[in-house]
Order: sequence, then structure tokens, then C-alpha cells
Amino acid sequence: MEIKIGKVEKRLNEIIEEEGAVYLTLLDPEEENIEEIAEKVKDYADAIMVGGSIGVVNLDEAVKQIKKITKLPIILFPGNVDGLSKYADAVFYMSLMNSSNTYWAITAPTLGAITILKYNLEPIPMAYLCIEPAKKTAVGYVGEIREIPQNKPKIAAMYCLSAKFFGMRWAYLEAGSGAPYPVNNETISLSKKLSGINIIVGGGIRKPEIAYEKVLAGADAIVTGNLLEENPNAVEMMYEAIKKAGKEKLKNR
Ligand SMILES: CC(C)=CCC/C(C)=C/CC/C(C)=C/CC/C(C)=C/COP(=O)(O)OP(=O)(O)O
Ligand SMILES: O=P(O)(O)OC[C@@H](O)CO
Ligand SMILES: [Mg+2]
Repeated sequence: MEIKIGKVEKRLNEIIEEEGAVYLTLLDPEEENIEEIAEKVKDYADAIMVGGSIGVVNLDEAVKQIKKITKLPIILFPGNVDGLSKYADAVFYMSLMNSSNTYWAITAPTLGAITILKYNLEPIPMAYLCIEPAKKTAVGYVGEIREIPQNKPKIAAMYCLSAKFFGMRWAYLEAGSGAPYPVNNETISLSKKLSGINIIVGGGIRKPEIAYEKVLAGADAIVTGNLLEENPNAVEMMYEAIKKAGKEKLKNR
């Protein structure tokens, strides 16, 4: 059996290979100045994620608006089965593996599967892991998580290895949108070392030097959301830090 990797994922893999890391920017479909943010982000992000954890309205409209502004791939980041739009390119086909409710671990993605097929969206298989302090954020509340502690990097790493054994090619270490602090470097490095799959890190990253150290620790992708809602211009300095760290990481390989 041959497993086909889609266009968007292939492109992300090429960028990771050539530049050491990708920069993903998260846009909330409910954001009012979505066009202004997309306009700024289009020259720096490698792809745009679209999603929100508390209900989704105007998703199709939001995706169409972004599409008018840029040709960058749009990857849906669904907070539930209603987070799907046929106007996007791909979807993080995600299981919240450390939820205490099987709905978030397997039922929601299963209920979305046929829609994904019908909409011709490229599914990118991903373990979504909510790490301390995610419990204090919207995703922790909605996703009913068993929060993974930061002082035990092995637990997160073990989930990443499990994700790999399940055939997932990506794991998202999520501290929660707007988190007071991001996932620590030890958790990132051990997760990467043990699993070897692509590691996405997001939640609470607001400074270029922090993004820089997360990439050096082993992150293949960095996500920022809130920061750009507050200051879309910050995208440039984040981009530079991520790509600088990516280059250094490739050199030290
Ligand atoms: C694959 C399909 C169809 C569904 C998967 C559904 C799953 C597993 C969802 C996991 C639980 C969840 C609520 C995820 C939300 C992820 C997300 C879109 C976060 C975006 O951040 P917000 O939490 O909206 O941030 P703000 O609070 O800053 O708006
Ligand atoms: O909004 P921030 O804190 O950048 O978090 C982004 C992302 O990890 C949320 O899913
Ligand atoms: Mg939101």
C-alpha cells in the first residue's frame, strides 16, 4: 500500500528540508480585521491556518476573503466538525489524544471524515497535544483535556511516539492560544528526538527570541495567532527569527 502525501504537506516538508522550519500563522475566522492581517502575513507565512475553538461563523467567507489576498495554502484547524470549508486547501486531521473525552480524541475527526472527502480537502494527520498551561485556555476547557505537565517532558514525547506508531506525521505541542507561557524547550527536544515526526509548537509565543529558541530546540513549525491579531506587523520579525534559527539548525545537523 502506498500512502500518498498531498501537495500542501509536501510543500511544508520541502520548506522544512530547505529552511529548517516553517512559519504558520493562525487566523480566527471571527476576527474582524481578517483582511488586514492576511495582507501583512502573506509575504512571510508559509501557510495560513484558519480555526477557532469556540463556535465558527462565517468560515467560508473568511477563507474566501483570505484566498482573494494570497495564494498561500490555507490549512483548516478545526475546533469541531463545523470547522470545515470547501474553499480551503487542507485540514489538520487532528486527534486531541490527551482529552478525557473520546469525542475529541476520535469521534469529532471521524464525524468530519466524509465531509473532508467530499470537500476534497487534503488531510494532514496530526496528534494535537495540549500541554500545561493549556487547561487555562479555551482549548483546554472545550477539549476536556488531561493536561500534560511541562516538568515531565517524557509524557509529551511518549504521545509523539505513539502518534508516529499510529501513522501520524505531525504532532502539535499546544500550550493554548494566549497562554501565559509557551511549551518548554526540553519537551520540544525530547518529543522530536524520540518520535522524529514533524513537531509544531504554538501557544503563547509572542517574542522572536522565543520562537528562535523553540526552533533550535527541535520545532519544525511555529504557530502564532494572538500576537498578529494585536500587531500584524510583528509577522516580519517572527519570520526572520524562525528562518534564522532554521538555518542554524540545518548547519548543526
Ligand atoms: C478533524 C476534525 C473535523 C475535527 C477535530 C476536532 C478536534 C479534535 C478538536 C480539538 C479540540 C479543540 C477545541 C481545538 C481547537 C483548536 C483551535 C482552533 C484553537 C484556536 O485557538 P482559540 O482557542 O480559538 O483561540 P482564542 O481563544 O485566542 O480565540
Ligand atoms: O494565539 P497564540 O498564543 O499565538 O497561540 C496560537 C496557537 O497555538 C493556538 O492554537
Ligand atoms: Mg479564537
